[in-house]
Amino acid sequence: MAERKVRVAIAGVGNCASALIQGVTFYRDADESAAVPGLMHVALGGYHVRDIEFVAAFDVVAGKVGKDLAEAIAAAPNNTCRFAAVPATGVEVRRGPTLDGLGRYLKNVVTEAPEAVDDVARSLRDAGADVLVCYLPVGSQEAASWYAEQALKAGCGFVNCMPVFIASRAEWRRRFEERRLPIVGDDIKSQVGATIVHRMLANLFRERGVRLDRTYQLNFGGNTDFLNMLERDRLESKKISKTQAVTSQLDHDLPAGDVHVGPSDYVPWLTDRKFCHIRLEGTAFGEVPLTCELKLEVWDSPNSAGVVIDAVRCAKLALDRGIGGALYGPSSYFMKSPPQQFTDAEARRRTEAFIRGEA
Ligand SMILES: O=P(O)(O)OC[C@H]1O[C@@H](O)[C@H](O)[C@@H](O)[C@@H]1O
Repeated sequence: MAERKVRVAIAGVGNCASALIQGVTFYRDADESAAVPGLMHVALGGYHVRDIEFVAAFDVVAGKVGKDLAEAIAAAPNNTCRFAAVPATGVEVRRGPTLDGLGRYLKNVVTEAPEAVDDVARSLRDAGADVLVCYLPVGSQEAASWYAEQALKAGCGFVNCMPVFIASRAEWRRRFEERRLPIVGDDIKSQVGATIVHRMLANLFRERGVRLDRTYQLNFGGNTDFLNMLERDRLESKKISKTQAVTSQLDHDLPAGDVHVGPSDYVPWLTDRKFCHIRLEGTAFGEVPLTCELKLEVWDSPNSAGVVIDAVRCAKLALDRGIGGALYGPSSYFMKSPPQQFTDAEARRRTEAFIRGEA
């Protein structure tokens, strides 16, 4: 049988890309017959983790552009943990256009690469990329849309890990559908991260008859995501995405003033760790009050890579099957702002059905 590979291109070689690329090395020999910590699927639709290959990468930062991808993932300001020694990939990071990709705070900590901007669509085609993963910083509305256009031009699928609404917009979905190219988006939902935990608890309240009256989710961390988000103007779509991910699980409206979900501060010494505080206040039996409060501590980027490793394989399965447009099941399971929201249990059921080829 011919070798089956998932040829992945990366836009934005930050911590999230680092964790994903390290993960493919780390899980290379993972045993398909066992439950492996950190993975939801060792093999997915016939693709093992080791079948993921990185074939192209784009960034704007000096120290990353022009370097082998294996070296670029360790360059500043990346600061996630190192859990695998990635051998040279033979893929040189190319210069993407900056557009609105660098906010005020990021500009203070990076220097833009002097190289000329690459013909990205052409590089994607030449590399034979199956899927382009969009890992741009929050607030890069123009740049994310530009990369989605390049995927369409080059004829590859698109996995949108950041909160710019592409898969969740009918017009974009139609364009990917017409080109018979899959899109999974928008805004990655981590493996056991702030969003899925908050959604699960909101669901639990609803299913058990406790009315959720007020809730918050406060997040802070020390990676460039949190640094970038100090610029409140870049946050609008992120806040919408994170809030809807939670309120979509309720069967009643919460007044805007009673729900607060968002990034809250930047604490440099946390590096790529993210701390999340969630509080839910509800009305229980006898109309007595009920309160739930929790703290979650994660390494942010590995937590999201554990989901992207499945999202790219689902996109590849769709390509194999000639399916274009948004993948509704996988998008709802893997992303905070999919075209259609379900409970996470239902999203998982739909994703597994998709993988089996039933949807
Ligand atoms: O933990 P959550 O709420 O699922 O969010 C996860 C992800 O959200 C994305 O928007 C961030 O850029 C990622 O760094 C992060 O891992």
